[in-house]
Amino acid sequence: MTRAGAGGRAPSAGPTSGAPPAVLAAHEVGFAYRGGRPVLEDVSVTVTAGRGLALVGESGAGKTTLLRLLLGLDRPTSGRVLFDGAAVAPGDRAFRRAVQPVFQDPYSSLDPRRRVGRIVSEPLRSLGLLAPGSRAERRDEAGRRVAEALASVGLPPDAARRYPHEFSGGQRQRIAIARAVVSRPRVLLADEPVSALDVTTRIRVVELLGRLAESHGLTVVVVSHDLSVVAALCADTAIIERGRVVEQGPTADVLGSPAHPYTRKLLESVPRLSRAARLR
Ligand SMILES: Nc1ncnc2c1ncn2[C@@H]1O[C@H](COP(=O)(O)OP(=O)(O)OP(=O)(O)O)[C@@H](O)[C@H]1O
Repeated sequence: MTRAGAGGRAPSAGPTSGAPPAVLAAHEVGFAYRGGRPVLEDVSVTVTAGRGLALVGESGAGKTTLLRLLLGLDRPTSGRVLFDGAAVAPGDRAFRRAVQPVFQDPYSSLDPRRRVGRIVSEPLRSLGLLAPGSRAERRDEAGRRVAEALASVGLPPDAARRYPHEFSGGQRQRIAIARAVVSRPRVLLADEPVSALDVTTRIRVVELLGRLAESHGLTVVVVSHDLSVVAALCADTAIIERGRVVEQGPTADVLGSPAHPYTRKLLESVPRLSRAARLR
């Protein structure tokens, strides 16, 4: 993790005195898929509570892999992933509840054979979040929680009785977000959450994520090629080049006055640069 040519924009993964708490962090993480070359090397990023973190880089840079490590889906080959300052243990329920994913493609991420109510309530069941009681009581509680989650993403309660194919792409991504927030998580990890959507829908879903972050006290970690999405949702940005973080810091600084040649190259290749960089 370096900031080429200038000092002061390379926060460490560990908390420093007086700094806001790191809810999630990768600390000197390395990773290789089985039998493969290293995909991540010595990566340290910090997700600070209340600030969003964007992971930005070219295709194949390792962004999704890093997100998978932060989500606990894969374990680092070296280094550590820390949640509230402690190493993440496999199967840790508090962690799984607190850190929820939103995937890129709302067409493939929702089981087409299940009703929306079942899809959205799944984390409540798999994480054991329904209060003990009779079957009917648990079903009622799940129904209430699903309706609450659907309302929070702007969908009516009767959406619960319908199937994913009855919804548009933007509505499906709202369903995926409802599933992610039903467990009342602290962090959402979203991999290109709007790239499969048309431009107008994209803006609405980004606004929704921003509103949810504020109203639910959620911290959002986003992988996105779209720098207007990054600027809208994330106070911090980490730039990843071929498995290494080359620059990270406040989004306004990283996008507004990039210090590393790779960041500048990335920004030059993105037509939305001027708009994103103005969003300080
Ligand atoms: N399951 C896998 N098995 C082996 N190699 C993989 C696997 N998934 C990803 N890779 C490789 O790891 C590297 C990083 O991939 P990753 O998907 O993390 O990059 P990315 O920055 O998210 O790319 P994109 O923006 O295209 O999604 C690539 O070289 C990719 O081919």
